[in-house]
Amino acid sequence: MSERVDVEQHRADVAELLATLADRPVEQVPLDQGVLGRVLARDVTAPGPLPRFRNSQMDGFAVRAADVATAGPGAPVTLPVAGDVAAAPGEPAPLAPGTAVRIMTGAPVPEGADAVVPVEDTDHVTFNGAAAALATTVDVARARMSGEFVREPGSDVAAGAVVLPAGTVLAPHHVAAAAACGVAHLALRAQVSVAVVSTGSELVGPGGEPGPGQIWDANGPALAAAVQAAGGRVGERLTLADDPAAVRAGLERAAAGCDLVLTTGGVSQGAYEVVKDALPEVVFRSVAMQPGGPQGFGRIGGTPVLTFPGNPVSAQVSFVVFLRDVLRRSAGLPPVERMPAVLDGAVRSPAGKRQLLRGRWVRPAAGAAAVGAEERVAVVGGPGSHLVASMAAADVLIDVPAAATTLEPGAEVAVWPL
Ligand SMILES: Nc1nc2c(c(=O)[nH]1)N[C@H]1C(S)=C(S)[C@@H](COP(=O)(O)OP(=O)(O)OC[C@H]3O[C@@H](n4cnc5c(N)ncnc54)[C@H](O)[C@@H]3O)O[C@H]1N2
Ligand code: MOO
Repeated sequence: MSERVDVEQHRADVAELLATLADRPVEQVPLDQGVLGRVLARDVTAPGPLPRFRNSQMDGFAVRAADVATAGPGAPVTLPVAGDVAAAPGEPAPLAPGTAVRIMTGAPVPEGADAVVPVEDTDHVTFNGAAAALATTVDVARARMSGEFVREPGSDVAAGAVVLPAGTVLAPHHVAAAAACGVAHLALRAQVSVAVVSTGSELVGPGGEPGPGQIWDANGPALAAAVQAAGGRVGERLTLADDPAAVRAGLERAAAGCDLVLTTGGVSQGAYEVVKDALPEVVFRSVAMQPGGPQGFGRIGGTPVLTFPGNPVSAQVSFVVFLRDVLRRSAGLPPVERMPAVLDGAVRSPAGKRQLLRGRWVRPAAGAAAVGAEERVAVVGGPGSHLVASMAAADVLIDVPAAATTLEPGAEVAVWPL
């Protein structure tokens, strides 16, 4: 039997194989085309000031503050209403001294006006239902300082200033700022395009009807989701039957069109290990971990390929351990740090293999003193690599060292957040 390779060694080998994926070209992506979660490659600067022009913060009357300086409850100042400005295209006429202009929120403040009196502080009380009827006068019952309820140009961001710095992981509020500044495209790191290939004659795609001996493909959808969650893009999704020639052809095609090929299944000790058979140029090895022992890495043509085992838990654990951080780094995202935790129960483990058990955080009961409390984890489900539904209940992978055969409750372990 060939010797097992240490997990960290295989991690390093995979990272080296995929080192060329770290430097991503920059692409211009329209704001509304899937930018969320992606990382800005360059600063976004404001092409002009924001707000673009002086505008009203309230529905009310634009005035000269000096004209209403004496206004107060029981002592209103009456002004003639000289016009009406809506938040609509156009430029209002300047405000003559001693007059007011009806104005809506967001409408340009006329030159000469330096304050807006909210409608509630006048005898009009509200403009609701008064679209067509423009009153001839307004009684202002409250004085306003110069500048009150007037939004100055550039008071949010000045022309040329940085709105979003390079490295920003885009969320909806970042999109809002870019859009408000009139930025239509963002310079983003191009995503790594991954071909996700499931192998196995037993597999039926989502929505299909499995016949006797068949199962639904869990790995294809799961790894496609994992690639996206790590900032990559699914360039191709294939499900290939156990026919080495067809698998070879499918993988060559996938390799020609993608930055990375990821396969599942067909890599252990069976009679129909189609990935092994189809890829003589790939190194297949047994990594000292469970799940995720059988692994392969290499290139098809110039394109890197990783071959994960078929068991669905093994495939997902392989992704977390070997590929997630590599893809995140390519996307400009920080790695997901492993963290310390304390075991809530005892764990038994076979010697010589690092176990990555599925675990769940044990939160302190409501009301219990949480200050200084350790983060405790409990094992979820069994160690079997087929227990995909149990894995769905997990928050973390509990990393049990290869040398450990028993860990007692309270033992410190490292966990990989899922
Ligand atoms: N004699 C030995 N048998 C096995 C060994 C071994 O060392 N000696 N290793 C075991 C381990 S560990 C694993 S992991 C699996 C890996 O097998 P393969 O990568 O060759 O995968 P398959 O045989 O194709 O499938 C294994 C298992 O997973 C199911 N599967 C496959 N693909 C999918 C998919 N896309 N969605 C859902 N389920 C899938 C498949 O039906 C099998 O049940 O080998 C062990 N055997
Ligand atoms: O090591 Mo296999 O990947 O458990 O089930």
